[in-house]
Amino acid sequence: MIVTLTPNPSVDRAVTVATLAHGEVNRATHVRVDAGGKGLNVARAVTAQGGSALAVLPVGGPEGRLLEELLDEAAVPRLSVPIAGAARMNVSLLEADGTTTKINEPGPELSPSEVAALLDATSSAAADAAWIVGCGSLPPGAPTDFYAQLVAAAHADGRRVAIDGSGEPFTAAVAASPDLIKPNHEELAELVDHSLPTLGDVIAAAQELVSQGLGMVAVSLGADGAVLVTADEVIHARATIGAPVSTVGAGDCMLAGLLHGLSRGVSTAQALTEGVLWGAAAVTLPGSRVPTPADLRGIPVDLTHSPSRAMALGQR
Ligand SMILES: Nc1ncnc2c1ncn2[C@@H]1O[C@H](COP(=O)(O)OP(=O)(O)OP(=O)(O)O)[C@@H](O)[C@H]1O
Ligand SMILES: O=P(O)(O)OC[C@@]1(O)O[C@H](CO)[C@@H](O)[C@@H]1O
Repeated sequence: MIVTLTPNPSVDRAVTVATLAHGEVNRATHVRVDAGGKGLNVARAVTAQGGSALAVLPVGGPEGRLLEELLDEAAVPRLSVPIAGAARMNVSLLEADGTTTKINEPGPELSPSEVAALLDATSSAAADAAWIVGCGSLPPGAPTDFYAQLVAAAHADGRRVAIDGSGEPFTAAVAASPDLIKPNHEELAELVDHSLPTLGDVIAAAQELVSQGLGMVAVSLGADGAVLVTADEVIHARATIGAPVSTVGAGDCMLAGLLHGLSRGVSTAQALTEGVLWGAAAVTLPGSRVPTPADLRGIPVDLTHSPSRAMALGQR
């Protein structure tokens, strides 16, 4: 089982317009609402593929009740931690040419006791977990070392833990040596504090982090796929799809596929293939929709243990 902790979940409202006209009244052609926030997306993706996941989340206000309803509809098992504030609602504006504009709210203020209750709930939910994964931004009130605390607690219980975050909380979590991190290109550059124009630069940065005590670094690279670096392996995989529909949550689906594979004990190469496939399939779907097995069919994935380090990123 994969236990996900989403300290700042959101109701994701995806609104499609032909072309966004700034400062004007735009008429939507389609609207979609999903339970969102990175950890909830991981749990939804694992569930949609027939895997076992449990989502731990803070729940408060009308948006919190809607989140629970959406998770129930998606048949995602959950452990809700009641909070006084109301969950946030994040809006994605999707244009016909595939451009996505997101507006993310900061989220509700958590009290120290609500923060402690979230971490406790995760520990108690994780008794049978193959992986615990903490994902996404922290809401106001959560301390910067929130994910570092999650890593320490998971390791004290003998559990493997993955983190996907950004900014200072991610840097603090990385210093606590999780078993896996899943930065995207930009987040990795932020972690090592320099730009990474080529695949070789990304691999070197990931290797630097592994040498500091991280188990695995999986870097998602958008249309350039993903690279997985461990102490012994460097693997690059990428999938080819037609025109992107919505990139929202693709990184979460990539992480979900990777962890789903690793939790079943397949090779790292097979797990990365699964991650890249789930991520690419997510891009072909509207809003934050997660792929089902049928959505994965017919998407080719190329994998290599000898990636072309000179490859310039962001050119596809
Ligand atoms: N245009 C694309 N073509 C093929 N695969 C794609 C494309 N865009 C994304 N992917 C797949 O989705 C994965 C995640 O994409 P990306 O690196 O953009 O994640 P992210 O920035 O973490 O996204 P988010 O934060 O929105 O979840 C990639 O590793 C790749 O497998
Ligand atoms: O504000 P955060 O926590 O960084 O990101 C939240 C979010 O943008 O991430 C998911 C996509 O990865 C969405 O479901 C959600 O709206």
